[in-house]
Amino acid sequence: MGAQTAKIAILGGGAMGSVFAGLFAETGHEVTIVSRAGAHMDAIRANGLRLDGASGDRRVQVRALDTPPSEEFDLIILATKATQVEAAVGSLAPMIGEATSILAMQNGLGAADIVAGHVDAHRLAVGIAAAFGASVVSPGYAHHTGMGAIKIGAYRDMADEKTAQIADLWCSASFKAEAVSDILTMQWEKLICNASFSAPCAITGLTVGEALTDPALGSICLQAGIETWEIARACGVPLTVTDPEAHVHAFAERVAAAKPSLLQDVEAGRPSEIDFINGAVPREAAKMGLKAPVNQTLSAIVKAIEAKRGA
Ligand SMILES: NC(=O)C1=CN([C@@H]2O[C@H](COP(=O)(O)OP(=O)(O)OC[C@H]3O[C@@H](n4cnc5c(N)ncnc54)[C@H](OP(=O)(O)O)[C@@H]3O)[C@@H](O)[C@H]2O)C=CC1
Ligand SMILES: CC(C)(CO)C(=O)C(=O)O
Repeated sequence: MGAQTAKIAILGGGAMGSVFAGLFAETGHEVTIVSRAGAHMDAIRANGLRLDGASGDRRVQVRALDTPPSEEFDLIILATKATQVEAAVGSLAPMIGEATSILAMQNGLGAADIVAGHVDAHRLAVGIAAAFGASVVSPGYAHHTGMGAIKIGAYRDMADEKTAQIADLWCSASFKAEAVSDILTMQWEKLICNASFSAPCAITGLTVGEALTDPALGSICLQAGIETWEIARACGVPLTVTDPEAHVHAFAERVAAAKPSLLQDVEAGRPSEIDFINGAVPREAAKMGLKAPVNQTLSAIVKAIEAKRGA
């Protein structure tokens, strides 16, 4: 994979996929978005992709396809929701060659395990994007409020040299990317933040900042994060976070105005990632014979809201 001009496919051209496509294309990489047919893809084909926000404002020409092409890529970035990964990876085979790497960029826990059921572990990496606050504003136009760190690590068997090459590729496109040796730690440390806000905001309609400063709800947000931290420790995850409350506060300060994507999904009547975020905590706890009542309760409420709305 040459960092100069890599051939990159982005599977899932929504909020994050558009941010990735915009910056990689602006740098001169050969970018193809493969997504479901819709107005956003039509607009990109007609007028290019406009991306603005924390990284600047530009319009780039990007190849946009509704179905996977039969050609090999250096890197395939999976940018669908975790709930959509199973269907999306089923279509990957024609795009995978001997040297292809696949990077799963979903929040929460469990999406990469689904991908691993379909592709060789030596080509699979996991990526974590922090504090992007990305959204598709209108067809052909995506925005992101922040641009935090991107951590990239082997799912299991990918060589360190390969994860370093992938991180270099992201850095070439102005992302603050870094290859890490323990991606599981990073996943849990991001999950502590997402679990604190995803369900509480989805239930109430509040932004991250509003939820944390609400006198009663703020304490529930923190309890969800602290419980996630406790379960990670019980599972033997070598966390670097020693003060989960401070960790959650620091995250909330950076994305105070953001509506978590789980709230956006609930509002739009789309299936949410609740099973991969708050729902993942009691699931992991059960493996250790433990319970996670705060996250279990929050998850059950979100699922009941979704069921009522027919998501
Ligand atoms: N948005 C953000 O700020 C952040 C998001 N994340 C995480 O990144 C991941 C992606 O989130 P986000 O970009 O917001 O999600 P979006 O819903 O905006 O984008 C997902 C895209 O994938 C498309 N898609 C669905 N199924 C398929 C398929 N089978 N093949 C190809 N494309 C498909 C969707 O199409 P359709 O619209 O038709 O469903 C949609 O365009 C999530 O795990 C999220 O939690 C992480 C950090 C920040
Ligand atoms: C802001 C938020 C909560 C959006 O889902 C997020 O996960 C991120 O950008 O890191």
